[in-house]
Amino acid sequence: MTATSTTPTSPDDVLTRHGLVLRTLAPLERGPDGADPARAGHPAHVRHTAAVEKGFYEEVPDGAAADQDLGVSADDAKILRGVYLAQDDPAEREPVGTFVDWTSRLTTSPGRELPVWMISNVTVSPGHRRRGILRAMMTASLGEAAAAGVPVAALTASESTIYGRFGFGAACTGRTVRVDVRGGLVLAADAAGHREEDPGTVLREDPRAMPGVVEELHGRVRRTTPGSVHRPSGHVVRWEDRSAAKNDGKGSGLFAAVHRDGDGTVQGVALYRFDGWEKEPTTESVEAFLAATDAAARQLWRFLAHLDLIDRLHLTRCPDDGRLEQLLADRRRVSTKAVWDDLYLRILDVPACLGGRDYAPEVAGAVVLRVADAAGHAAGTWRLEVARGVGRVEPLGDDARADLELDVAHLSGVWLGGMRVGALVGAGVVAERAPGAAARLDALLHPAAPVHLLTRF
Ligand SMILES: CC(=O)SCCNC(=O)CCNC(=O)[C@H](O)C(C)(C)COP(=O)(O)OP(=O)(O)OC[C@H]1O[C@@H](n2cnc3c(N)ncnc32)[C@H](O)[C@@H]1OP(=O)(O)O
Repeated sequence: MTATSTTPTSPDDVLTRHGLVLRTLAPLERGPDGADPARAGHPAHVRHTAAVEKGFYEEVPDGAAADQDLGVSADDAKILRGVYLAQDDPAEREPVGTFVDWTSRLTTSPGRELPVWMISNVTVSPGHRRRGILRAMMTASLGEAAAAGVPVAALTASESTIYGRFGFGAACTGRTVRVDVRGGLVLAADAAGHREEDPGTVLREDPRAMPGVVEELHGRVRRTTPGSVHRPSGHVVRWEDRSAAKNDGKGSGLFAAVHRDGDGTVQGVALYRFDGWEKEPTTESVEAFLAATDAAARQLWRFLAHLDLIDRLHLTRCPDDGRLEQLLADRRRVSTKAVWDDLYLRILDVPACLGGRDYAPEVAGAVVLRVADAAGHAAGTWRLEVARGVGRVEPLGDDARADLELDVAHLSGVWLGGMRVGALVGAGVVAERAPGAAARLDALLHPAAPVHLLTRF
């Protein structure tokens, strides 16, 4: 049986009242040869994964796909938590609640990062909903994160209305776009007659034949993209088209357009897949688009825009910053099909977060924030002072006059600069006590690069 530890619960704990207990499964490790942990040796983890998949109405992985799933968990050092009926053995029965967290790294400004507590795979089985199981799991997880000194937690949400009550705020949006490429697509730079100084090359390659290449490029792009996190291991499997759940791990028809600059360095990769001849208009779905330089991005677009027989590109994760429209001579070729609240952040340590990002060297000023936090982690009155690109935070007494009063969810949302304080004041959810304070804070928090989450998790 797999070793587990039980999180102590207070007598009036909601779980106890329902005959439930929160358990943390033992961490997974790869074998000495790097092999995936075998599912036969980890029945509790396998049952936990099955409960997660069922919670999202997905197929439960079996065979090599289940082993690969355990390997991905081991690589990320994921902590699997489950709420079980008190009498149940996790090796024998699925949990009624699942929750996974692990520590990663979040880019706060180009070239700067902080540890981040990642949260994913949150499910509660239909017969046990709305009795506080999510709240119990979240409270335990965030308490551990704070105790471990991790200053911020992150998640991507299935629904917008769930996580604000736990202090999470939407920090950026993402969007799905369609690009009409019929007859080819002209870039604005080409229409204006600008020539690329170093066009490099773009070649179609097999993602399975380039291990580590996309991961390395993602690492470079991620470090310059505020709001992005260190690659979750599941993405590496997909980027290299190695998913054991598809076609027995032999590849699923993913193509890579790889841009190399004049020195032969990979500066851009687009991963794309054909949607099939039965689909009209004929479409390529671009599953990942990574460019370390503007020139690489332009070259990849030139490549994608001239794929023979293709009328449409579908991008599932496109930055919501308007740059794609600027790139094209005809901006109406882009149509946005959906915009969603993407990365959710939850500040646990206000001084570490506000001091852990860069500020534009030309802005300076101070703002006093009164932060409400039902869980207590970020509550208080804080003075943020920004000078010469550095932010310093000082705690003040409760009687100090605040310029802005806001919940930690709203501070978490605007922290990296992907959302505007002014909009929250306009919405009536943040109180501006000193005229102009929201505009001042917005100016201080303005990001050096658009806030974007490259990889959902
Ligand atoms: C990070 C991620 O993994 S996102 C994925 C989330 N999971 C899913 O969407 C899968 C399907 N849904 C579920 O499994 C469950 O309904 C969950 C996990 C969303 C909620 O679990 P529950 O145990 O029912 O939540 P719990 O009873 O602890 O509710 C806590 C609070 O959240 C609220 N809440 C719970 N679910 C929702 C919801 N879907 N929408 C809005 N509010 C919600 C409750 O009303 C409660 O509010 P309150 O404490 O302020 O009164």
